[in-house]
Order: sequence, then C-alpha cells, then structure tokens
Amino acid sequence: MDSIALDIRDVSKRFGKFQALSHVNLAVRRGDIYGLIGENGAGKTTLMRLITALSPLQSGSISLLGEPVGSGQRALSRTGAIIESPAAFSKLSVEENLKLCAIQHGLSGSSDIEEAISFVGLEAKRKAKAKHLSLGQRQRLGLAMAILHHPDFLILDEPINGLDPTGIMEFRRLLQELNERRQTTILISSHILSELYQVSTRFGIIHKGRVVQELTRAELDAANRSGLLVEVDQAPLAAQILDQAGIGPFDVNDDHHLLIRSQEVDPAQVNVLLVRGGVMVSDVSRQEGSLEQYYLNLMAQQQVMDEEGQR
Ligand SMILES: Nc1ncnc2c1ncn2[C@@H]1O[C@H](COP(=O)(O)OP(=O)(O)OP(=O)(O)O)[C@@H](O)[C@H]1O
Repeated sequence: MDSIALDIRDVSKRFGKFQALSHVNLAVRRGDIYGLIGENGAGKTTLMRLITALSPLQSGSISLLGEPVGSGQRALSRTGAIIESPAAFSKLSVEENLKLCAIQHGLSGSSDIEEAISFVGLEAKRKAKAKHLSLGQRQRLGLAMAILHHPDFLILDEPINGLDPTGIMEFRRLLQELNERRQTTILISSHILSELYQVSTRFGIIHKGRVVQELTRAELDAANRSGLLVEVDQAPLAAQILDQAGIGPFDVNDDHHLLIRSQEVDPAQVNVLLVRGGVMVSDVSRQEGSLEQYYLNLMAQQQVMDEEGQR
C-alpha cells in the first residue's frame, strides 16, 4: 500500500490577481497527524478546499489516498472534513443531522450514528437542536458528522477554535483515539500551536501561500532542544574560554548570554570552567524550545527574506 496518503505537487491558486498559493509541495504519510501552521491568510483553508475539491485546482496536482483529486469521488468518499465551520443544520437535532449525513454517505442502519454519537460523547444531547448546542458540543457534532462513515483521511480546519481548555483536551483525546484505534490519517490546522504540537506527528509551515518548511516532530524536537543557556557578566570573555576548551558550538546572544547548542555539555563543567577563568556565572539552564518559538523564529527569518526580496 502507498505510504503517502496525500501528495500535493506544485499547486498554485489565484483569486483574480491575488496569488493565494504558490508552488505548494506537501506530503502527508498514512498514519500521520499533520499539523498545518500559518498566519491568518497564509492559505491553509484554500489548500484544504482544493484537497476536498470544494474549489477547483488551477495548476499542479493533488493525489488523495492514491487517487488524483478531481478525477472522481472515490477518495473523497473515504475522507471526512470540517472546513471553516462544522456544517450542521441549526434547526435539526444531533441525531437528525447525523441521519442526513448517513443518507449522503449511503449508510443504512443506525449503528454508525450510535457509534459516532458515543465516540464524541453527545449521548445526552442526541435530541437537542444544533443551534442549542454549546460551541464545544457543536464542534463535537461536526467531528461526529466528519467521521460517521469511518474515513481513512480526516481534514480539520481550525477544529478547536473557541473551545475551552477542557474542550481542547477532549478534542485532542478524540483525535488521538481516531488515529490510534482507526488508523485515521489527519490533516489539521490550528493557531493554538501548543495544542498542535501535542497532537501532531509532522508539521508543515505555510507562509504567504508557500510551504516554507515541513518537519517531523522528532526534527522539531531536535532543532528546539537548543542546549545550554549561560548567563554571565562578560559574554566575550566567556566565549574565549569556551572556545579554548573546545566547548561548542555556541552563539553569543548578547553581552550577558551565550547559548551552547549541544545536549552533551555538562552544566557543572561549564560553570567551573568559566568561574576559574574569571567570569561570573549567574545562571546555567537547559533551553527547551516550543513549536511556537520555532515558528516565530522562522517567521522572523521569512520577514527578513521577504524584505530583502522587495529591495
Ligand atoms: N474566494 C476567494 N476570493 C478571493 N480571495 C480569497 C478567496 N478565498 C481566500 N482568499 C484569500 O486567500 C488568502 C488565503 O486565505 P485562506 O482562507 O486560505 O487563509 P488561512 O491560512 O486559512 O487563514 P486563517 O488562518 O485566517 O483562516 C487570503 O488573503 C484570502 O483573503
């Protein structure tokens, strides 16, 4: 079986003169929970709409579950999606919305509906109209509608928007369960990067319509485990001492901070070395980066590149 569930190649999309996506390449492997990250207007929803054929492809190709998007409905019938907001009918109850969804998917019998209701924990609200549900309950209904037909691939655009911390945690648990129990591959976008970090196995960062980086969680962790931050009274002298002792690589952040970019260095050894060399050390701490920090650094670099490109 092909290990790539979604293969996006050289996809561009224009709205009139506006270039919303530009030569996008992106691959989601089967079993991934792929976190799509980007600022407002970066192009995440546009990409998701192209994948689900809600919007026509203008150039490039998208292969979903081994089938080119646009060639038929087979891959899409094995896909579930919440794009922009869950598409429940407000005057229909939870059960009625799911029944309608079941008909659309050609499902007969009530077992799939029961399973979806119980999976998202909406048993007590089965008779409630969608408009009377809380935001979190509506998001759960959206998820129930998206997974009713046991899709192999799930596309979720900002599914945790507006949820409270408990709701976010529960939603995360549901996604992890889907991924582990049903082997559902998931493409998810969110601005809540701490949450995306916890749930995703792989990340794609999109900026102004271009995918500027793809990396696994392990790669992110490696890049982020940024080493030992040393706070001193004189960073230049500390740098000389570290250099002579062959400790590094390191960055001199400013007059009082150095970052030794290695996991192998012993903080106690660094401390003793610097103090013996006449440097006052006020702090040595392990520096663990976050997805948020990584993303902000990358965006700062992009900003510089964008500005240089404009000159
Ligand atoms: N139908 C459309 N017509 C014209 N412009 C559009 C259309 N759809 C999207 N755009 C523009 O394309 C850009 C990308 O929008 P998109 O909704 O994909 O961003 P996003 O990354 O999902 O942002 P957000 O995080 O705010 O949801 C935006 O500048 C948007 O205004």
